[in-house]
Amino acid sequence: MKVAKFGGSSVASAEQLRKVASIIQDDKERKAIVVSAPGKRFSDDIKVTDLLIELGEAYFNKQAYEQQLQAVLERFREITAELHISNDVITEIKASVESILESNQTDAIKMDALKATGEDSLAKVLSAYLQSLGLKASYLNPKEAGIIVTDNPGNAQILEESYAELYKLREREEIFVIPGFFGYTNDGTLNTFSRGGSDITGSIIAAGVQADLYENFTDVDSVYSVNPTIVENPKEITSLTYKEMRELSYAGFSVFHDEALIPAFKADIPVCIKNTNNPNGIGTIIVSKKEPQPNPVVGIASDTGFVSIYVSKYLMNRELGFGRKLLTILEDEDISFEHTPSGIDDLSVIIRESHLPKEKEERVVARIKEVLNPDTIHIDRDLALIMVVGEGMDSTIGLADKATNAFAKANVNIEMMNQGSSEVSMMFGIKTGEVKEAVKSLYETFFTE
Ligand SMILES: Nc1ncnc2c1ncn2[C@@H]1O[C@H](COP(=O)(O)OP(=O)(O)O)[C@@H](O)[C@H]1O
Ligand SMILES: N[C@@H](CC(=O)OP(=O)(O)O)C(=O)O
Repeated sequence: MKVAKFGGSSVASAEQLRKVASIIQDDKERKAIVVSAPGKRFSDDIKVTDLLIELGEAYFNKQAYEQQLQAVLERFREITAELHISNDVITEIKASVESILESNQTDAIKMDALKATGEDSLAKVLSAYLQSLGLKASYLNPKEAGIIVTDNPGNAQILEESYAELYKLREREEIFVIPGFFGYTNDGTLNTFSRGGSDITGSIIAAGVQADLYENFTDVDSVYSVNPTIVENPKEITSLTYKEMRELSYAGFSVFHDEALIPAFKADIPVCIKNTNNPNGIGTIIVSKKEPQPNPVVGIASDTGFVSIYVSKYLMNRELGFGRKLLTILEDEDISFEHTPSGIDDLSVIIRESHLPKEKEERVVARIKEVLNPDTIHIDRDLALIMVVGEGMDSTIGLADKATNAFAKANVNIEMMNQGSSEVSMMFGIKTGEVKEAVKSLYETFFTE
């Protein structure tokens, strides 16, 4: 059995849904179908999920939300009309939105239920369309499928106990269409995964049913060695290991959610990234092992929105518990950290900017000063991370030299460098405004010279 997940761009319009149906019809092994909510049809379009979030925010701020609701309904109205299927879903969305807003749940739970309406409705629409084409297909709610998650609105995690229930889906004869992006807690409350989380649902289902393949259909022919919005026509990657893809998606390859690799990896299910608009292309395959390559670098990823807390103190290396105390302050403040590059007398903690908003900064700095009495402490905002990734990099001589030369060629100052903890990547911190130039120069160095 294959699991096929279709992303927002693949289900954005009736025209795209026709391609989806034809891909499903092309291979009878494609029985477990996971869908996102309708995404962007053109670059300035608004994703249905974003409309639903705007709707929720307007409601919570006691503002009118009619405009956002109508925009969501219009997207579905257009799709059902063009596919010549029933438009019952319009009435269902209206009723569901009203009942979510009037429920006596917390705002966070209401917001998750609103967000999930996009995926849920699209799954119903696609299954109705497949039926109209004469296929045996049905909608399957994640609760009925057995997706049980932790109680973390907007950031749920799958619970291991789900997998035994999901395995039973193998017995189903007909195609089932599951909405991606959300599951249910043990007490039956809907919680969504983080943004882009339909990829996670696909991976969970693939692991649960022990699929032969998890196909992730999107709007590009493959995973490219660098973000195609930064470098034109970059080199395609035909195969990647889970570890490489995990690092690349963590560092900005938004084509596949970084958390989505774990379930497939644990169950050893190969993942294939393919294009809905070119389904016969070979795509990119993600597996556990691959042959060593002469150029071990497979990709260069970049992401912005990081902050660094830099602390220095003479003889820090001798001060027992220094690192622990610093990280305890962050834990107390509910701040998770990404990396901690360090020297003899200094330590930086890299954090996502969203976890250390300006209003928390003063308090955190004051606490660090009080508890650790450092010689210096400063916060650098506007930090971007660049990862150069590839299995075998750790045993190849001269790669760091090549990389630093590429930064120098682009006239970009390296604020921070981290190599060693991960066997498959080198990480660099630079100023956000310099990302594009740096990535272009690294790409030229590693892929065109
Ligand atoms: N290295 C990369 N390779 C391919 N696509 C990438 C890469 N980095 C970023 N992307 C972007 O990811 C997009 C696909 O991801 P996403 O928008 O989440 O798709 P979907 O709508 O299928 O969920 C591509 O259109 C591309 O702009
Ligand atoms: N619709 C959700 C989940 C998702 O995975 O979407 P997409 O496939 O468009 O990345 C979001 O926008 O976050």
